[in-house]
Amino acid sequence: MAESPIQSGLRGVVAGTTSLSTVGAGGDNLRYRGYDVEDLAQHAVFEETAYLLLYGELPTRSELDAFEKRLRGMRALPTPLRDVLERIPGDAHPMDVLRTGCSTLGTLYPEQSFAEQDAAAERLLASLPSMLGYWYRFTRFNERIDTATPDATIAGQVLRLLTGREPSDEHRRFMEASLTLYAEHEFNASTFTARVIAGTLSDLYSCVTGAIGALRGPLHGGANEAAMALIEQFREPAEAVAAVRAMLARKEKVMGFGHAVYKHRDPRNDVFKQWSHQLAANAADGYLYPVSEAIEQLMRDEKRLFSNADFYCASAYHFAGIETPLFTPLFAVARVSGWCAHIKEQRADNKLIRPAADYIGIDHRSFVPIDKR
Ligand SMILES: CC(=O)SCCNC(=O)CCNC(=O)[C@H](O)C(C)(C)COP(=O)(O)OP(=O)(O)OC[C@H]1O[C@@H](n2cnc3c(N)ncnc32)[C@H](O)[C@@H]1OP(=O)(O)O
Ligand SMILES: O=C([O-])CC(=O)C(=O)O
Repeated sequence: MAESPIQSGLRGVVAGTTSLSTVGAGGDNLRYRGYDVEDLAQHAVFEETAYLLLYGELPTRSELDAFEKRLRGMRALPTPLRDVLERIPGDAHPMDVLRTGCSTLGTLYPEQSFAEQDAAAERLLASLPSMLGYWYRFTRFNERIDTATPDATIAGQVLRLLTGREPSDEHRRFMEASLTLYAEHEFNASTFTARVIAGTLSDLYSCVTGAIGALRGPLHGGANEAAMALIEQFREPAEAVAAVRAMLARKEKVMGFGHAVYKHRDPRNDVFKQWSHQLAANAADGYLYPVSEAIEQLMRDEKRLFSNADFYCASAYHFAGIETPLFTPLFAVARVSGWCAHIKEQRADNKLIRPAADYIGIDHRSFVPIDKR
């Protein structure tokens, strides 16, 4: 039989150009507009990365101050959006809350023309943490909180909203790093979704609403929550090894391992792993760190698979006091910067994205009237 020319899942197919990031060039690195992600995660606040992605260059001090001020000015949510959030059931998944909140925001501040795209992108960047925090505190604690917190950056704001505490410097630095690491990743599934929607010349809120839906799945952003659900079942490394070995024997996937592009290592994971190790030291269930290491080692030995960004991010978020269902929403809080930058890039040189399919169904049939079937 002739070999099919189709690349399953479009793996390795070059579907367009981008100036935003390089994933896996040279084997295993990640750069945003030429900057190594490790440098950004160590030295910059998330807003610097978001600015770099949206506007092309790292901001000067005054540009960053003005950008942060604009974002802080949009932290308070409009009343109709708060009303919608209050009506979402408390057992909804927070990704569904963000999806609904994003869509609702698009009805309140519709993007009337592409000239408004930067304003819409900044509104979304500022609003996602507030929506998540408002709904979370309303449904869990019956509180109607003021989302316009005094924190200088989104990292501090979102930590305060999700933990209900003044964030420590260590947790704040970790959150800056995690948002930076999650900000952008070329043509991943959610970004590609955003670009497909952008390609129809739809509005920015529709693009981001679709992207949130794509990120939610456990083969993409949802893997960080799935990884935590696995890790937290064990107290001892040996227990974890036995259970994961049994999963592999049943041919189950272990979330947080493998990658569609990286072949040897996900550079973000090294940074997340260091943070997980550091934060475990002060956590009541710090034993989950050696449990994670044991799973990582087993996956390397048995499957030659490495942990991706979602694996050690899971335990690091957990040690920072974040509840598991908030992990993928935090990914969205970060990735909205990359999505919006890609939407702008797609619009700047747009062509409707419409690939072809190889039809494999029945060739031709004669119509049979309903009473003769
Ligand atoms: C930030 C992010 O979104 S990173 C990705 C997060 N997603 C996950 O962690 C989900 C788990 N991982 C996976 O499903 C995959 O590794 C993907 C989707 C990320 C990458 O896909 P690909 O590299 O194309 O691998 P694909 O899914 O085709 O699997 C290839 C083989 O490796 C196996 N494999 C891949 N990942 C895993 C895994 N995590 N656990 C067990 N086996 C795996 C597959 O079962 C398959 O085996 P087979 O050839 O015997 O059938
Ligand atoms: O690139 C991918 O396929 C998935 C990923 O790691 C990301 O979106 O961060």
